[in-house]
Amino acid sequence: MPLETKATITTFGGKLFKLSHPSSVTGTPMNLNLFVPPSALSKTAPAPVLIYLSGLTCSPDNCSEKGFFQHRASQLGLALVYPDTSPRGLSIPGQNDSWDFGEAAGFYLDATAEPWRENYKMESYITSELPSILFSDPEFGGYLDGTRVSITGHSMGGHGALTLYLKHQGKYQSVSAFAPIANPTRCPWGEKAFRGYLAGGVEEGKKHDAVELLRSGIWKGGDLKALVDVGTGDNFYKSGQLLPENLEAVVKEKGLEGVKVRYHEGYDHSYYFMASFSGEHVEHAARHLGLL
Ligand SMILES: N[C@@H](CCC(=O)N[C@@H](CS)C(=O)NCC(=O)O)C(=O)O
Repeated sequence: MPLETKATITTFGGKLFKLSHPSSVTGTPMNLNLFVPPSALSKTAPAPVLIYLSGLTCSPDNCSEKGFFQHRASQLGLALVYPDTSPRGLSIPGQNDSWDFGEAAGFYLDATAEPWRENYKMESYITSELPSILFSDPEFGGYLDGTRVSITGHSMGGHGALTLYLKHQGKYQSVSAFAPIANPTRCPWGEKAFRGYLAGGVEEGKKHDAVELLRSGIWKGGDLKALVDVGTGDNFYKSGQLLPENLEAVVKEKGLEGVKVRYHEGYDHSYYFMASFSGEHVEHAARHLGLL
């Protein structure tokens, strides 16, 4: 079934499409936003793609409206895909009880515990179903070069970007993250998610934890093409939800190359922080996608 267009918005010379489709992976309708840069609108030069994974509480709209990725993406000829953060509208008990678990908090993994395992399959959705629907869509596929894709994300989405990049080697040409939950088996957000979504709890969560994945030696791909930004004024960083130092430590311990972690004095967790550096994350992806 083709993607349904809910809105078309002209922005930075390109078009932002608000799209929806039924998902057989989550069993629900799923929304996403797609930004097509001006260079690809005629469909003669399909654009490489940067997938942006949002954080807790977000829909595809938060970053589209205030992440400021479109500015630099428009100039460089990069398409942007903003997926949703979980299935919505189910009637699973507990799905709307807290803002950091359930709806809008899918953690980019395939749940193995009841009652989540049937629908909460965001890893399969992001890495498999969504690209297959988008890149073969009769209307939208022609804008996009599905062979050149990078991934980025914020907070829970930074965790998603890093872990999907590590687990699905070769699928994404580079990765970047803003304030990622870098070591979720060791922080309250991650522990709560893994206890809820995974039959094996926090121990099973190691399979979905960037630091633990790197520690396990999963990465065989040479230089990690990774950029990570963190604000030192971020309350979630200060309260131990993000743990980027653990990422730096495992990179060093394993002798891995190609991970740049930057700390920015005074910036917080919000989109004011993200918007300040989103141009550089677009450039990071563009470089690895052959646009720079
Ligand atoms: N609701 C939480 C904050 C959650 C939060 O900061 N979410 C981030 C991602 S982890 C976000 O992007 N929120 C939406 C926004 O700022 O537009 C609180 O009250 O502390």
